[in-house]
Amino acid sequence: MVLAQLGGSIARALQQMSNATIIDEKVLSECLNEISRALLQSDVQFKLVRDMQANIKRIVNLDDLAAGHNKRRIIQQAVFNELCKMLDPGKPSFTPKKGKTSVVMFVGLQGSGKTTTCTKYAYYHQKKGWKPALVCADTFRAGAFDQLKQNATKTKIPYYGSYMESDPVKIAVEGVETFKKENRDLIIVDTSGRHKQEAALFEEMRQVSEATKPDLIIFVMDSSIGQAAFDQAQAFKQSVAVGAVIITKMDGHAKGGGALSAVAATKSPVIFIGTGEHMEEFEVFDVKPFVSRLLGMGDWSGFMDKIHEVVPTDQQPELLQKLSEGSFTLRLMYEQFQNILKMGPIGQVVFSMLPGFSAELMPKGHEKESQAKIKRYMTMMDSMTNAELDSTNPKLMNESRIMRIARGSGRSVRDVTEMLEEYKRLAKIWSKMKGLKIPKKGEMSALSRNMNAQQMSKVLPPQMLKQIGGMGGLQSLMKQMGSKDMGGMGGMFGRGDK
Ligand SMILES: Nc1nc2c(ncn2[C@@H]2O[C@H](COP(=O)(O)OP(=O)(O)OP(=O)(O)O)[C@@H](O)[C@H]2O)c(=O)[nH]1
Repeated sequence: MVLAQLGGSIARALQQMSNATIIDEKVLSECLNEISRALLQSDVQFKLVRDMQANIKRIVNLDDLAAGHNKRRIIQQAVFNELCKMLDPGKPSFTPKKGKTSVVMFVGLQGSGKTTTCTKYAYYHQKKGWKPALVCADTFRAGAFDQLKQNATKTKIPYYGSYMESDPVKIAVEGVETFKKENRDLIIVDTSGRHKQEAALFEEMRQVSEATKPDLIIFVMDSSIGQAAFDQAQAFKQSVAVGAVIITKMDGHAKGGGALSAVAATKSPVIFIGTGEHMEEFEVFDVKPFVSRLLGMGDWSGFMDKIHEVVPTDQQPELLQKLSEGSFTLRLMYEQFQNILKMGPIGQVVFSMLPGFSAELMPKGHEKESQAKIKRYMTMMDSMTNAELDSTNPKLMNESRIMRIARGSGRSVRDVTEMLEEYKRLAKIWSKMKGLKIPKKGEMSALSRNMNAQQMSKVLPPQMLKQIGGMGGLQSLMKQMGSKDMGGMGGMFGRGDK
């Protein structure tokens, strides 16, 4: 995703500014202009960029900067807050409740990934024990029903549609009624898309919405939409009560900034992002970790620091060694769960800083449920053999092993499968640390003093290098970290050598 480059450009702009001897209005303006240019190039809407620039100017106090505070950090924090504000409309969307019937209607342009996303959304909930159902009210595109049917069959989700009926409202109503009678708790209505916004599409959407009275309308948007995103999202919002946004194809080469503008246009939060064509390539969206990653402030670039903060000292070398080998085993997951439970509620806050541990496993505001879930997972893992816990082969966990674990722990097969899915998800994220070179104790400061950016770029995992902003970003980062207040390059790797 090109959006990743945005972070690098912003980091460079901030660096140039903090290199200046005196930070005055002019230097600050130049820095903000640079940041604005980067945002515009990523397709964020012009007005949003202008407002953001004005807000930062208002918030950042030049006197504070002149007094020698960490200028980069103050401005970076202001940029971070503004981007979060842009992506967070301030109120959460309607959240369906398991066991209670909710109707969720999907809208969006043709090809945005709407039909695929409907099934991903249904599948995501089904895995969590919901009883979803799909209704195809797209009578415009020939083949839409077949596509939905195929997806639904693959994921074993009940569906409703018709080859004969041409009235989408009639199908939508009949489908919703049928599934209400069957006590389905998540009834998902897929509607027609068109190549462009047109009156007929909006009228049809309005009618389906009026007839089915959805609890939530989700606007699906392709991340490559570009500068047109704001107007498009606004047009949908003006026609129906859009309550949430899902951005698809975040795995592609899209600039992505346009999609960010959509949030501002609909005043509704992004709840999920699509990251591939497969059913599982669907992630809960969380604003703060996303912006941190964007600005290279969190996640991978600070990964080592976080390991040192959250994992007990005696476990750190082993954990890093295993990660560098690319082996995130079930045992490692078990040990991290133990750490979380030992630390109590604070543990969760701290762990939420590690990649993959926050949004899915431990959603904010659900601490009690998360703790219970972790304990449940651990009980199941207690019924595993050493070979299973230490294996890195996902194929090892076949049906008979899963059944044995379910029996041994007194849980259902579905529970064991859910735990294994969680493991696979975390393993996928953490496997990106493979190839990480871990400096030995005492080597760190020497390493940081003697290395130039070229050498350092070889030591860092590619993912981390990308987040920093490539070679350019790394050079400025090294320069900055060489300064006393950052504690040398060792700061980047945490405190392993002290
Ligand atoms: N790479 C990638 N492809 C996706 C993603 N989501 C959907 N697609 C693909 O995008 C294409 C269009 O998706 P559809 O679900 O058919 O689009 P639609 O919006 O329902 O189209 P209409 O029903 O005609 O309105 C398909 O080839 C999908 O596989 C995603 O997150 N990443």
